Amino acid sequence: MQNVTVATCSLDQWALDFDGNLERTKRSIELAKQKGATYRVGPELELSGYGCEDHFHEIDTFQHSAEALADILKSGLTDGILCDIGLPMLHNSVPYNCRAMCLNGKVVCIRPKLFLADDGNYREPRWFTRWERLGEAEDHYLSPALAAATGQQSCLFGDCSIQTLDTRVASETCEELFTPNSPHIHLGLSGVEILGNGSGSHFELRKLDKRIDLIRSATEKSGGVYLYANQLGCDGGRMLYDGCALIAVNGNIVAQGSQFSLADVEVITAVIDLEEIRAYRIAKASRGVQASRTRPIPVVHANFRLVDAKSCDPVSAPLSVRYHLPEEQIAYGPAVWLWDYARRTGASGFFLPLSGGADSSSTAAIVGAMCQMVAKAALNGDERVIADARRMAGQGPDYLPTDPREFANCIMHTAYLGTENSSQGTENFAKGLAEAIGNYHLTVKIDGVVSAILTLFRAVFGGREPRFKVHGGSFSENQALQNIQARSRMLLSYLFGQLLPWVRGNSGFLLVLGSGNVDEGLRGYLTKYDCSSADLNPIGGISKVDLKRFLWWAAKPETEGGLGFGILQAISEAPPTAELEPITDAYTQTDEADMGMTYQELSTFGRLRKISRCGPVSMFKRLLTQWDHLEPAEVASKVKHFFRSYAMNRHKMSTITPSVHCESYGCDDNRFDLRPIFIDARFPFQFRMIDRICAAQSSPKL
Ligand SMILES: Nc1ncnc2c1ncn2[C@@H]1O[C@H](COP(=O)(O)OP(=O)(O)OC[C@H]2O[C@@H]([n+]3cccc(C(=O)O)c3)[C@H](O)[C@@H]2O)[C@@H](O)[C@H]1O
Ligand SMILES: Nc1ncnc2c1ncn2[C@@H]1O[C@H](COP(=O)(O)OP(=O)(O)OP(=O)(O)O)[C@@H](O)[C@H]1O
Ligand SMILES: NC(=O)CC[C@H](N)C(=O)O
Repeated sequence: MQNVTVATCSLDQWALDFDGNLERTKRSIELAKQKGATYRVGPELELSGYGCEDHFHEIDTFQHSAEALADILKSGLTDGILCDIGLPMLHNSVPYNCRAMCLNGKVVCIRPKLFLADDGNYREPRWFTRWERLGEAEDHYLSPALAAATGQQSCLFGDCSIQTLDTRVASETCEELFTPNSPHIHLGLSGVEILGNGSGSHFELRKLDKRIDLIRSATEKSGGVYLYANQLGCDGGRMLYDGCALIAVNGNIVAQGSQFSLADVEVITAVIDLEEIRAYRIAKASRGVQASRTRPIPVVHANFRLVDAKSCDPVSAPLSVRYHLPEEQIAYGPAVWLWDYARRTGASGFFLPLSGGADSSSTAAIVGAMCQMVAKAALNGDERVIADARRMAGQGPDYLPTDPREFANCIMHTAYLGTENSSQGTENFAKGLAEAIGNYHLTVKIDGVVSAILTLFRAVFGGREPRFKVHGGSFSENQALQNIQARSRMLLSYLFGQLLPWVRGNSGFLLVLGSGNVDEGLRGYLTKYDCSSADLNPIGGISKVDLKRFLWWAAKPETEGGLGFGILQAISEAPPTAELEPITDAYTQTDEADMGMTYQELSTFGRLRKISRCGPVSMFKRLLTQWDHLEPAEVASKVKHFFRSYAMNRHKMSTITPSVHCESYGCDDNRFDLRPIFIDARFPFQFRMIDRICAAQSSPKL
C-alpha cells in the first residue's frame, strides 16, 4: 500500500482582497494539514482573486500576490505539504497566470497556464500571455519578496512536473481541462500520477455535469488522481463561482465538496493508494504503447515523500455524485451571489418592489432561500456567517440568525406599489409571499404620484391629457401612461431603499433588487429605467420558462425539498401581466399578447440566437423544420417580429441592471453577449432572403 492523503478546496476569494485571500488560502492549507494531507491544491489566481480583470494590468496586483506568497512561505505552513497555489506572476516582464508549487518554505517550480480561457465570460488573453513552449521550462529569477522569503535565487518556470521520492505531480489550470488536447493527456502519459486543477470556473445552470464528465473521463482514460479546486461565491463581478471541489481516481469520484455554500473555506480530502493507479495503468496495454513514445517533460526533483507510511486511514471509496436539480440551482446559486454581494458591500439588506407576479416573486423567493441558508449556517455554528448576519441585520452580539423568517424580517423589505390598474389578486399574492418569507412588507398606492406628474404635464402643455388605448388614445399616449407608472415605481424604490433603515431605527442602506428575466431583456419588453433598473438582479440571466419551474418547486414544503413558500404555486399559474393598462370587459393586458409571442417561443428564439449563433436567415431555416406544424410564412413572420423587437430594443441592454450570470443563452451585453447598441431593425437584406426562401417553400412542386 502506498497511501497518500490529498486535499483540494473551494475558497470564497474576492478580487484585490489581498488580506482576505491570503487568510483564506492559509486557512485552507492549515485545514489540509490537520486532515493529514501532504498535497494541497487551491483555486486559480487565489491570491489576487480570479476576477481582477483590468487590475491585472497593474504591477501592484503582481507585486501584492508575490508578497502574499512570500508570507505563506515564511509562515512555515508549507512544511511537510506540497502546495499548488494560484497567482499572477511576471516572468521576463511577461504576465502569466501561474501555479506556484511550494514545499518546506521553497518554491519548487512555477507552472504558467498553457491555454487561456477566451470565450463567453472569459477574456484571459487580455491580461495574460500563454506559455507557448510546450514541454519546455527555463530558469525564473524570483522577485525580491520571494527571494527574501525563500533564500532562493531562482526556480524552474514552464511546462514541468515534480518528481517526489514516491510519485510524480503536476498541474493543469481550469480551461485546460475543457480543451480537446488537454495537458493532462500528455502529463498522464509521461508518468504524472497526481494532477491538480486550480480553477476559476463559473456557475451556469446544468454545467456541473459537464465538468464532472470531463474529470471522470480524464482519469478513466489515463488513470491517476485528479484534484479539482474552485473559487466560491461572488468575487466582485457578475459571475458566481460554484465551488464543488472534487477528487477523482481512475474514473471514479471519491470526494465532492458543496456547490452552493456560505462557508468561505471548504477543504476536502481523500486517501488514495498510488498502487491502484499503477495497477490500473498496467492493465491498459494501448496506454502503455502511447506512454512509451511520449516526449518527457522537464522534471524537478523534490526530496520529499507524499506517502505516509504510518497512516492507517482507509482508502477513499467511489461515491455517487450529488447533482442539484436545476430548480435548486436557481434558488441557491443566485442566493450565494447575493449574500456575498450584500455582506461585502456593507449593505443592511435589500428592498424589492414586489408586484406579486412571477418575476419579482422569484427574486423574493431567492432572498428567502438565502435567509434559509444563513439560518442553516448559523445552526452549524459558522461564526463568519453569524458575524456578517449580525452586522447586516443591525443586531448585537447576542443575536443568532437561526430563524430564517426572523432574519428575513430584519434584512428583506418589499413593497406592493399599486395603481388603479393593479388587481386585488396580485396585491394579495405579494402580501402572502412576504408573510411566507417573513420579510417586512408594505402595500402602497402610488396613484397620487402618477396624477401629480400628469397634472404637471397638463400645466406645461395647455391642458392636453394623454389617454390609454382602451379610451381611444394613440400608441404613444398608451405607452407613456404605462411608463409613468413603471418609472415612478423605480423612484419610490430607491427612496424606500435609502430611508427604510432610518425609518426602522437602523443605519445603512438597502440594495434595490430588480426582477427582469432574460427573455424580457432580449425582447426589450421592459420600460427603460423603471423597476427593471435596480442595483442588482438575481434573475436577469434566467428564462421565464425556467423561472416558472423554479416557482413551482419552491412552493413545495421544506420537508419535500422545496422552500416552503406555498403561495408560489398560485403565483406561477397566473398569466403574466404588467397591470399598467385599465382592465375593461373586453380587454386585459397580458405580457404574451403585448409581446406578440409566447415566452416559450421567446425562449426558443433566445437559445437559437445565442447558443446556436443564428442570425435571422439561419434562425428561420432552423425553425422551418423545428416548427413544421406552421406554414413557412407564419414562421417567417414570427422570426422577423422577434428580430425587429430585439433590434429596436438593443439600447435597453446597454443599461441593464447587473445580474448574476446563470445561462449560456444570457444576453447581458456588458460582459457576456457583446453586441452593438443600435442596429437597423428593418434587416432589409436578411428579410428579403427569408422572403425568397419562403416563396420557394410555398411554390407548388412540379
Ligand atoms: N436606439 C435607441 N438608443 C437609445 N435610446 C433609445 C433608442 N430608441 C429608443 N430609445 C429611448 O427609449 C425609449 C423607449 O423605451 P421605453 O421608454 O422603455 O418605452 P417602450 O419600449 O416604448 O415601452 C415600454 C414597453 O415595455 C412594456 N412593459 C413595461 C413595464 C413592464 C413590462 C413587463 O415586463 O410586464 C412591460 C410596456 O408595455 C411597453 O411595451 C424612447 O423614448 C427613447 O428615449
Ligand atoms: N404593483 C407593483 N408593485 C410593486 N412593484 C411592481 C408592481 N408592478 C411592477 N413592479 C415592479 O416592476 C418590475 C417590472 O414590472 P413588470 O410588470 O414587468 O413585472 P413582470 O415582468 O410582469 O414581473 P412580475 O411577474 O413580477 O410582475 C416588477 O418585476 C416589479 O419589481
Ligand atoms: N478560468 C477558466 O479557465 C474557466 C474556463 C472554463 N471553460 C469554465 O467555464 O470553467
